[in-house]
Amino acid sequence: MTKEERRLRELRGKIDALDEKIQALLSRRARIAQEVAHSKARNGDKYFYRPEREAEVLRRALERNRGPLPDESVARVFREIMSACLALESPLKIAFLGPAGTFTQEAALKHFGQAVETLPLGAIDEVFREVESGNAHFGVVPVENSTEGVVNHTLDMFLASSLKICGEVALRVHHHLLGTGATSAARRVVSHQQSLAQCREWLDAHLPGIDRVSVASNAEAARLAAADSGTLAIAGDSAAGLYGLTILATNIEDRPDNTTRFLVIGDLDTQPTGADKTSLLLSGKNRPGALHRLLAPLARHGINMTRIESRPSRRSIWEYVFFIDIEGHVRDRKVAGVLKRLEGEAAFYKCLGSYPKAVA
Ligand SMILES: C=C(O[C@@H]1C=C(C(=O)O)C=C[C@H]1O)C(=O)O
Repeated sequence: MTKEERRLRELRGKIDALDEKIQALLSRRARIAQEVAHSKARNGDKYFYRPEREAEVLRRALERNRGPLPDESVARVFREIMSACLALESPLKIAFLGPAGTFTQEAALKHFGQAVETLPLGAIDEVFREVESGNAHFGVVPVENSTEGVVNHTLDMFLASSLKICGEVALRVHHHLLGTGATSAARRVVSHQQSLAQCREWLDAHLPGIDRVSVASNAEAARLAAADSGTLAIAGDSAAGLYGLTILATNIEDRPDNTTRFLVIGDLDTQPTGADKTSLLLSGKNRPGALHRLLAPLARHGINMTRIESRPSRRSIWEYVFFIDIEGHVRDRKVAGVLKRLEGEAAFYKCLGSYPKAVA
């Protein structure tokens, strides 16, 4: 045995010893999580799942992280530990905008971990319906992209739905050009309309003059490309794997920080964590300065508004509702006071939920 071989054996011995300890600790952790679940059951709690506690566990893990593993890897490991612990008692059923292989599925697994039952659905309103009927515990839907803006259909669903927002997921979205052959044989490139828009400049530069066709999802695009060598798809890693496609060009999104934000919807009130957001649906009274009047209490009390979108109210023409995200939780005293004023000023007011800010 050479000196290097001896060294390798020694290092592997150390890893084996550590793995044994990690595994013993994991089992101990899982048993304690089971006790927590039994205590919640005795307490009559509807869910064992606690988004605010999970956010706290992840944030602590990231605060402790001194490398060499990147934050993203540390968060993923802890996410899976919690997911497996929770599934011991009652695996969650998660509905999402499918089919399998979409970025929404990636977001759902990033948030809940792999130890869940997944229910891919064909449309955003089906996700709302399945959660409302209790057929799924929670749902995951896209709400906005950093390059292409808002997903209107998701916002419109909240007008009539009784579901609350229980969490948010931020996912870095990397698009690849996929196909079965070379790009020279391509007649058309297909993808979800948002993805085509997120790669517009790349397509102009590299595939000018080739038809761009929008389809229902990135996964559907991958399926079409797998069936026809003249069709290229723009989709992510999971769709490439699922349909056995070759990656012809990687990370073709125009902006390297391209991120999509997803919402977790369900029938659960979360507790404050100290780093929360609250989403509101409002409309002003029909008079001059209505929006200014509506938002003035936020500014006066130093509450940060992170987003505002306006959408037709769907009740009468030229009447609009505003979707507003603020920092803080409805149970924070300052926020509660300001929301009371805001509610008094609004013609229509609905709190869509307070939830922990996305972690990692
Ligand atoms: C163990 C608990 O229940 C679940 C499992 C968690 C975990 O494994 O850390 C965290 C929150 C809950 O989703 C808890 O509430 O502490």
